[in-house]
Amino acid sequence: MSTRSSVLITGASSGIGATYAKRFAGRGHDLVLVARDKARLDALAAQLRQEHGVAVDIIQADLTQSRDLAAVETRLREDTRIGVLVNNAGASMFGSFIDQATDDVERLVALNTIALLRLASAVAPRLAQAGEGAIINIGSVVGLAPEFGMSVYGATKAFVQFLSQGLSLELVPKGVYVQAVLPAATRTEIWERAGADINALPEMMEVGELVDAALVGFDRREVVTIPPLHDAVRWDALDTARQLLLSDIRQAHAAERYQQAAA
Ligand SMILES: NC(=O)C1=CN([C@@H]2O[C@H](COP(=O)(O)OP(=O)(O)OC[C@H]3O[C@@H](n4cnc5c(N)ncnc54)[C@H](OP(=O)(O)O)[C@@H]3O)[C@@H](O)[C@H]2O)C=CC1
Ligand SMILES: N[C@@H](C=O)C(=O)O
Repeated sequence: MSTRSSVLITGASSGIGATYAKRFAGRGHDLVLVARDKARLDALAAQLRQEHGVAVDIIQADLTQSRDLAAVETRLREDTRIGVLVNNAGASMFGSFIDQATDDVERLVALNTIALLRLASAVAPRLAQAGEGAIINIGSVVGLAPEFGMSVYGATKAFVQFLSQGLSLELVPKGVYVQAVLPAATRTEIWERAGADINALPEMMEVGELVDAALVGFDRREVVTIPPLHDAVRWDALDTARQLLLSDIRQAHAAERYQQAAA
């Protein structure tokens, strides 16, 4: 049994989540793995127990179903061994907004935002009380890019990024680290699950390279980690411009450009 804190990872049956599981097991952390596919979770758990000698527990859960989500929330609230939450489970959606079924977009929002939010809300008070711990939220560069034409998916990822930055400001003073990870296209099953032909897509990052880079940001306690961004100055400039815009908000009166000419 590891003496390090345990790590709970959602979406751990494949892709980025499964890779985080391998990496944290390699670091000696016990794990709690969450996803719908129990067979894949069981296989990964057995492999990691055997390879790394860590304890691995699984929770089969559909995070769009409130009863399943509540079970994971309860585990996060009550299991004091869990010191790290990796909010990774998510799905993508292509196509135009007017063609997307309302129930489908609601389900996407439920998974990518509500589930992530509720799990962070479940664990954050306990971590803050302990004065230590970490929450890793998996966003996407698509959350920066309405031009990409993935309006609902991108909106969910913009939510993840904003929430992470806000929680970082609130929780770092209480000893809790919050990281937003923003991958770009990464070779996982998300593409086929969303109906895309991965072989028809441009070159993308291998998932191990993505997670290893994200963990470099984690070890550095970086707030927003963007592995595919090769010039970090771009992010710094964007965040500085955002703060300059805010400093120019004078809310008492409408800006001159909106003043009606006197009749
Ligand atoms: N791959 C990429 O290009 C990028 C991915 N991301 C983000 O990375 C995260 C992981 O995705 P990725 O690894 O690529 O994709 P995968 O499809 O490989 O993994 C998604 C994981 O989420 C789980 N999951 C899906 N739906 C549910 C559900 N309803 N309840 C519980 N678990 C669910 C899946 O497990 P199961 O089916 O067993 O439930 C699986 O383990 C997502 O949040 C995605 O938005 C961000 C940017 C780029
Ligand atoms: N999941 C990918 C798009 O569907 C991404 O976030 O880049």
